[in-house]
Amino acid sequence: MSVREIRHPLVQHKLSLLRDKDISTRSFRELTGEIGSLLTYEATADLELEEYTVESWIGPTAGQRIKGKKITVVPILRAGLGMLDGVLSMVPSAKVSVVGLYRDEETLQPVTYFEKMASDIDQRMALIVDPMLATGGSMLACIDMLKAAGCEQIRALVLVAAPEGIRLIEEKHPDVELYTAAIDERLNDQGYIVPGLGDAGDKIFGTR
Ligand SMILES: O=P(O)(O)OC[C@H]1O[C@H](OP(=O)(O)OP(=O)(O)O)[C@H](O)[C@@H]1O
Ligand SMILES: O=c1cc[nH]c(=O)[nH]1
Ligand SMILES: [Mg+2]
Repeated sequence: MSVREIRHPLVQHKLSLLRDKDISTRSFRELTGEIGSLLTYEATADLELEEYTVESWIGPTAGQRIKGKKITVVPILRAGLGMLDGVLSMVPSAKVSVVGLYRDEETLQPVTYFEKMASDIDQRMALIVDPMLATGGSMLACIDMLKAAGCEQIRALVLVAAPEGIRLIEEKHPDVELYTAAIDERLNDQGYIVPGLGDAGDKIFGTR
């Protein structure tokens, strides 16, 4: 599996701000969206272009546009919604396929509660967005759902990934490409990433 840790200074600066224990809901939300934009910039760097002619103010001129496969952004509810606007700011025409999953606090197993995919998902590249890849159970369930719906090209964008989660996705879906702002040390006994961000969903929505 291709794993890219984006070491860009803007990403690392914003991620460090996110780790501050005293961060406000507002700042956490804003930074989550901004890093979502920057990860999207990286994850779309190899999209194929085609030439076409633009009727410009001075007459026909050579232009380029993205060719072929289009994108569907796949936020994993809830926390993935925190990245959605930032991702869409880079790919404003993308369709959105929504997957609802939560992690059972006792078993750490993912529980699915919603699924609504773009109707032409078999012709689109999926960009899954979720701030946290911890055990990997939620990401694995989402990838399984996308593949069952016919999606063939999948990239996952996360803010923080744990080695445990990367290993799981690598083992089950080696074709999936992962873009992350950080690969952290490990999971703690409750399945939280260390150092991580704490509970990303609660921080984005201001719940606890
Ligand atoms: O890799 P995993 O061990 O599956 O954990 C990661 C999942 O946990 C968090 O969601 P959570 O279950 O807290 O739901 P929420 O977004 O509604 O808060 C996070 O946003 C991921 O979806
Ligand atoms: O560290 C973690 C793990 C799962 N979900 C979170 O929000 N944070
Ligand atoms: Mg949560």
